[in-house]
Amino acid sequence: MELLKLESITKDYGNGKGLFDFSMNLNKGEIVGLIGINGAGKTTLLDTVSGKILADSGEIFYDGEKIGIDSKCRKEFGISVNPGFYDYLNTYENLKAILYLNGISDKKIVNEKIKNVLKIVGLKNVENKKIKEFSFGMKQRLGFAQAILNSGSIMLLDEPFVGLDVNGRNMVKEYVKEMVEKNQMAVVFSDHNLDEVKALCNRLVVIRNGRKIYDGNLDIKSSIIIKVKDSSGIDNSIAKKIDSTTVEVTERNINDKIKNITKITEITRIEKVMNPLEKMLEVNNNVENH
Ligand SMILES: Nc1ncnc2c1ncn2[C@@H]1O[C@H](COP(=O)(O)OP(=O)(O)OP(=O)(O)O)[C@@H](O)[C@H]1O
Repeated sequence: MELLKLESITKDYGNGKGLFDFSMNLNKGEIVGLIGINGAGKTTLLDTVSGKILADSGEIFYDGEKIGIDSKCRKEFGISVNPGFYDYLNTYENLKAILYLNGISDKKIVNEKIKNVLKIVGLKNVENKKIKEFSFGMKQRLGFAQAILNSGSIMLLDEPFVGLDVNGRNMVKEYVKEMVEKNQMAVVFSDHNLDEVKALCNRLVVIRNGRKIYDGNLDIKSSIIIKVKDSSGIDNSIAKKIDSTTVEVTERNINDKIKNITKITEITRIEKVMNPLEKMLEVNNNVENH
C-alpha cells in the first residue's frame, strides 16, 4: 500500500543545483536505499519530504492526502536528516526536547521512551553527558535515536551509517529491519556505499544531478549490445534479438555466448551498456560539479 508519493518535486537553488522533477512513491514495508554521490541531491530530497526545505513546485501526498509544508502528519515521520542537537544539554534532555516538541510531556511516558531508545542505540551509559563532549559517532547514534524516538509510519535516514563502527551499523540495520517487519513501516535511507545499501534495502533509487536515474530492484545486470551481420538465426537462449543486426546479451557467460553467435553469423561490433548503478559507481570518487 502506498504511503508516500512525491510528484515532480523541484527545488532549484538557482545555481543549476538542487532537485528536478523528482517523482517517487514509497510503500508500506519498503526499505528504499537512496544512492548518489556527494552533491547528487539526497539531502535536498529528504529535507523536502521532512518539511525542512520548501520545494519550488511539485506535490507530496501522504496516505493519499496532499500535505503542506507545516502538515501535522510529518510528526509521523521519524527523521534523522541533518539532526540538530542542543550542545549544552545532555543526551536525556535532548531527547526529552524532541518529545516535548511532538506534544509528549507525560513524565512517565517520556522516561520510558527515552530509556528504551537509549538502550537500542547503545547510549545508556552517557545519558547525562553533554552533547558538546560527544564524538562524531556518538552524535550519529543520537541522531538515529531522535529518528526512532517518535517515529510512526515513515523513517527518513540521511546517511545513517556515516561515522558508525560495525556495531553501530549493525544496530541500525537490525532495528530498521525489525521495525519494518513488525510495524510495516516504510524507510528511506541515503548512502554512497552500495554494499551497505544492498544489505538493508529491498529497492534502490539512484539520484544524480538532482534527477532520478534509477528506481527498481537490486538485481541490475549490465548487458552487451552486439552488432551482427544477420541476427535471424540466433535464438533467444543465446541472445535477445533487438533488430535484424542487433542482439543483446547479459554479461554473464559472455564468452560462451559470443562463441555461439560467431558460429551462426559474423560479429561486426560489441558495445558495453552500463547500467545506471555502474555509471554512478564509475564516478564514485567524484562529487557532482558543485
Ligand atoms: N542552500 C543551497 N544553495 C545552493 N546550493 C545548494 C544549497 N544546498 C545544497 N546545494 C547544492 O545542491 C546540490 C545537492 O546538495 P545535497 O546536499 O542535496 O547533496 P547530497 O547528495 O546530500 O550530498 P552529500 O552526499 O555530499 O551529502 C549540491 O551541489 C549542493 O552544493
